[in-house]
Amino acid sequence: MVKAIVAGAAGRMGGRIIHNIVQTEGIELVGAFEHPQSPAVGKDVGEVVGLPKMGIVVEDSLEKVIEAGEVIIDFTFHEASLNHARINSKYGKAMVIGTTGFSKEELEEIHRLAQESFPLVQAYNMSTGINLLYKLVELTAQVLSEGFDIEIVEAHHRLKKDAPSGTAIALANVIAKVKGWDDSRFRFCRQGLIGERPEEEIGIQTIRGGDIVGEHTVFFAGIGERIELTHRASSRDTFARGAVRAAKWVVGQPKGVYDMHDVLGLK
Ligand SMILES: NC(=O)C1=CN([C@@H]2O[C@H](COP(=O)(O)OP(=O)(O)OC[C@H]3O[C@@H](n4cnc5c(N)ncnc54)[C@H](OP(=O)(O)O)[C@@H]3O)[C@@H](O)[C@H]2O)C=CC1
Ligand SMILES: O=C(O)C1=N[C@H](C(=O)O)C[C@H](O)C1
Repeated sequence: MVKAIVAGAAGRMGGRIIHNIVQTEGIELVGAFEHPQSPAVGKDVGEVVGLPKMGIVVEDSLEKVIEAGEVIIDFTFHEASLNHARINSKYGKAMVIGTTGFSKEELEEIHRLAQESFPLVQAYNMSTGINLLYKLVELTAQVLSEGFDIEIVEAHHRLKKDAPSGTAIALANVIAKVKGWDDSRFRFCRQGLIGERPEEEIGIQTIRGGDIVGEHTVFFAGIGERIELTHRASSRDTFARGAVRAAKWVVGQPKGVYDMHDVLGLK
């Protein structure tokens, strides 16, 4: 039985991940925590996430729960996840990080810590559908190698803190790799007298509103035709299922950085 700790237990994803752990064989919740100012601290985690009492209190730091667990599942905030990875580098527990919004430097530090000290699954989107979309986008970029302008549009709920989504950046990275480009080709918004569109750029546009769970479309726009590849998540449970699957998979792996393609056997 894999022993899991959930960071950000009172959050939108934390709650769905705990529900999913309860419903999944071979994994159990042994600890949950929030930041010290959270009103969830000190409460039974079951009550916090809308389940019967579980006899596990939401603690106010990773240090208070880390000894009991084998894997930490972290969907919190960029600075928090980096701090949790730093703490965990002294313990060597497995980690699953779904948080987005990292700077390049933050992500590099997390990956370095994992390579030195613990196995990590880090992915900006843990749904099966998006991980298949990465493959479809890669293939489409290879086939439509000339004469097609590539634009990514993402839409999320009004409470999302970072933009563009981590998934949109990951999609852009897939395309850039096929093209041999770097992220200087990413064009995040357009306004004013911008002139004609250069061929060698990837547009990335953001929509925020209401309760949209998460939608991504990649446009390949040519002359006389266009392809649109779209993924729509209608429930956070799709991400939570992926995170729990990753947690069960990563325990016992050698230290290092893995992604959902490793977990799903898509490599
Ligand atoms: N990889 C994937 O598949 C997915 C990734 N995400 C990403 O996951 C992250 C969380 O999303 P979501 O659940 O919607 O956001 P929420 O804000 O609902 O949840 C984050 C939780 O973490 C808490 N938190 C903040 N700092 C700390 C800390 N230092 N220690 C412990 N807990 C902390 C927050 O508390 P408080 O609210 O009080 O600040 C909150 O309860 C985002 O970066 C999002 O983009 C989301 C969905 C899928
Ligand atoms: O914040 C969210 O909600 C989501 N964030 C992820 C991202 O930034 O890519 C994944 C998902 O689309 C939901």
